Amino acid sequence: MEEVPPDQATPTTPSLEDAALFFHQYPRPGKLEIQATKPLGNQRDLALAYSPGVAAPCLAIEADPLKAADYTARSNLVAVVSNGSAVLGLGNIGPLAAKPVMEGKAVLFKKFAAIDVFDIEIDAPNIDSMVSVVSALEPTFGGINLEDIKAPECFEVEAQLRERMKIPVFHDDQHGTAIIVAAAITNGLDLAGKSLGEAKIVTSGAGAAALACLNLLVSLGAKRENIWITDIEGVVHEGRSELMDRWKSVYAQKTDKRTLAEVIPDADVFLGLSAAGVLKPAYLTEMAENPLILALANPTPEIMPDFARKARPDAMICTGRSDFPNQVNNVLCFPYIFRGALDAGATTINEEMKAAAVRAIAQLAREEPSDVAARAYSGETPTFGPDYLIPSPFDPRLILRIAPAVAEAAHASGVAARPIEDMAAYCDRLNRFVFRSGLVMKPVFTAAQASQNKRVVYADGEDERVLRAAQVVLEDKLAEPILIGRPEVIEARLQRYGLKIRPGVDFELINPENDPRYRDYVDELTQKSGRRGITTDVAKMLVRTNTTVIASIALSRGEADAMICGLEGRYERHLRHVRVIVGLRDGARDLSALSMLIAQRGVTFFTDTYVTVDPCAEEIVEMTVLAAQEIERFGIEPKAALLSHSNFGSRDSTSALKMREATAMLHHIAPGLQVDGEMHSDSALDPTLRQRVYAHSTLDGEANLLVFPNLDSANITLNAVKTMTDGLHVGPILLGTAKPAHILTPSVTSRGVVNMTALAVVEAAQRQAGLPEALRA
Ligand SMILES: NC(=O)C1=CN([C@@H]2O[C@H](COP(=O)(O)OP(=O)(O)OC[C@H]3O[C@@H](n4cnc5c(N)ncnc54)[C@H](OP(=O)(O)O)[C@@H]3O)[C@@H](O)[C@H]2O)C=CC1
Ligand SMILES: CC(=O)C(=O)O
Ligand SMILES: [Mg+2]
Repeated sequence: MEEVPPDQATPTTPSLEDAALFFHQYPRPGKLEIQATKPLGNQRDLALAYSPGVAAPCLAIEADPLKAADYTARSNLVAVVSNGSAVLGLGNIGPLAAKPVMEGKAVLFKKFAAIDVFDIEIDAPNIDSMVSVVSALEPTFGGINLEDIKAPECFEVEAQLRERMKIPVFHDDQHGTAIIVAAAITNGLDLAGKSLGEAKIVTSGAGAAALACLNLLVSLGAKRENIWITDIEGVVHEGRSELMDRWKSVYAQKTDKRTLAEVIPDADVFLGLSAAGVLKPAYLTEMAENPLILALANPTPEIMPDFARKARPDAMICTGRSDFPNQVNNVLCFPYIFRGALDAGATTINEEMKAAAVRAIAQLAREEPSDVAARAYSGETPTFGPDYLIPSPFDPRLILRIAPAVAEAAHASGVAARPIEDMAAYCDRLNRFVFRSGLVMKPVFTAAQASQNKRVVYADGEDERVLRAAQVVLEDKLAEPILIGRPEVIEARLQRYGLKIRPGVDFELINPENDPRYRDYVDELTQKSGRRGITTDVAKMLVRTNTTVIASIALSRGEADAMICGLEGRYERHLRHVRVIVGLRDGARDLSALSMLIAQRGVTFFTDTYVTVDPCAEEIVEMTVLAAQEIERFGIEPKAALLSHSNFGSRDSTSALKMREATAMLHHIAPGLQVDGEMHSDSALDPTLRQRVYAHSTLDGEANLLVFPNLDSANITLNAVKTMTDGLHVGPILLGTAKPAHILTPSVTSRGVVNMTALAVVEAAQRQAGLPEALRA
């Protein structure tokens, strides 16, 4: 059962730890659940899904085990297995405490590659018990991802399981890490003009991850004599007997040097896969020119990037974390290598498949940004260089490059039980998944961070949700917040919620009761609202009391780049002020609202969900064009369906004719836009059904922009679908304003405020950079 958070104010201190505990606990404990993929709506469904019908697939599989891929979820099901003996850099914290990490890996598999996972934490402290438990799981799974098992036991466990099992067994900390490290080192050395064969590589750590990385690097050309490894006992050298094993001994050097400090001089690469803070800034000064520093211990690296940068400005620095550039983390690999392996029915993940993954990742970082990525990143797409040696984990192209390369390598090396016959169709399927994955906000956040301190004014500066959002906005460097509110109220609430941001230091404040710009604001308002019944007295009162008015004036005067309001009160009232003060975009007939809904099924946009009660055909055209342009900001190609109770001419009511007329106008004025109508909403979302009803539709695939004939249908559908699917609403995004101004709704959460801030910032940056406005309707 879901538990309701104690109140929306929790947690009371904003440390990352508290936020993480809150995140894991609410709205229900943990990070995943199991969903049925077949309806069990009636007696017949039950008879098919369970007894007696279920006997049919059982017998078919008994006769031909390969049929398990057709009749069960096995071929897309991976076990993430750990005994908790080396959990991140936290050490041997045991299987139960490891569960949050394994649940985390499970959701990454699902989110990034649509792979289902059971996380399996086992109380199996030795090699034999691990091998016997895991090997017994073969009937359930299409693959085994071993996780956070300490060295040297992990080597033996993996070797024995690979021997015994006919499905891929992959120790992520070894091979996932090795693949991504090899890609980063390939690119880093290339940028530094060095070769792998000559590079001196020094590690901190001689465990699962470090040794696997070195083995892969050697297979790619690194020389064993150039490799120096250190661990908790110091340098691994010939004759050492403490904490040695046969895997480590391979790299033992004949030397009298005993510490990391002694072996690091002249190193081209430092590879840290050990523990926090092991690499001291002083050690870096003696490294070779343009050194490559991979400080990959999690959650705290061997050296924090700012210290490393200070000690060696010429260094290329990577960590395992998402809050710094160059995130070298196995998350860039494991979802996609399994995707390719499962899709090809691979019986193992072999060296050829790993090498294919290394090449695909290294190559992707060097690729020209795609049109889609460039649009999504607001023209700020990162390009190959010291701060971009490898792609970001959110790069949608990772799955498109790695999975097919791995599947092809599986086929070429003879381990694919179900080789992919039509690679183009396979890539197409992966492509569709990418755009349904719900990761749509990520490029918007990246673009906002690259947008150079845009100022966002919040009308509801005293609201707890805005205060919490402001803290995140500042921490994530999304924007410079300006809060409207009384200083003493804001100070008191910041303290009460344990937020550490301070007015005047971290953000600007506009005090409605006492601001030096008061007179200017009153003048501005009377000017803007001339002949609309706002007298000077009313203007004075509004500038003292109505924070949406103040935010609109600040935006209109250029003191902010975007505004957010509407957390309290009626939408219509806020809209009136925004319409008058901020005004319409050049050539726009009116405003409209676009809502994005992120649900399990994917991302869908709805318009007009909040503004015009009964738009005419021209207004429908305008809102469709503006919405399509907004959707492109997410790197998504808009596909618009104009909805009606009429399906391609089946009725001739006034509203059906309106949508038909609007469709015809859109075909004329926006020939490049994928749009069709008028149609039922199921025809819009189900291309097969549409094809059956009307074979000549100009819309390909599933519509992602639903344009409604009136406000009732749009708003009612949005709220019903949101509630029925547990969807996340981003918006409403106000379209057609002269400057970015968004009116949220009282139900918005603080996360919603952050989302809308990022969107507003990107919109402001694109407008200021003169990127094309929407087509004029
Ligand atoms: N960024 C990424 O993608 C990944 C990062 N990692 C990180 O790498 C680290 C190691 O993981 P893994 O290889 O799986 O674990 P293991 O337990 O197998 O290996 C840990 C290694 O680090 C050494 N070590 C521990 N503390 C120190 C220290 N203070 N100084 C020097 N060496 C030390 C250990 O030495 P000894 O054996 O002598 O105790 C051992 O060689 C973890 O922090 C983990 O989070 C791991 C996988 C992927
Ligand atoms: C990333 C990972 O797998 C680890 O740190 O253990
Ligand atoms: Mg791990």
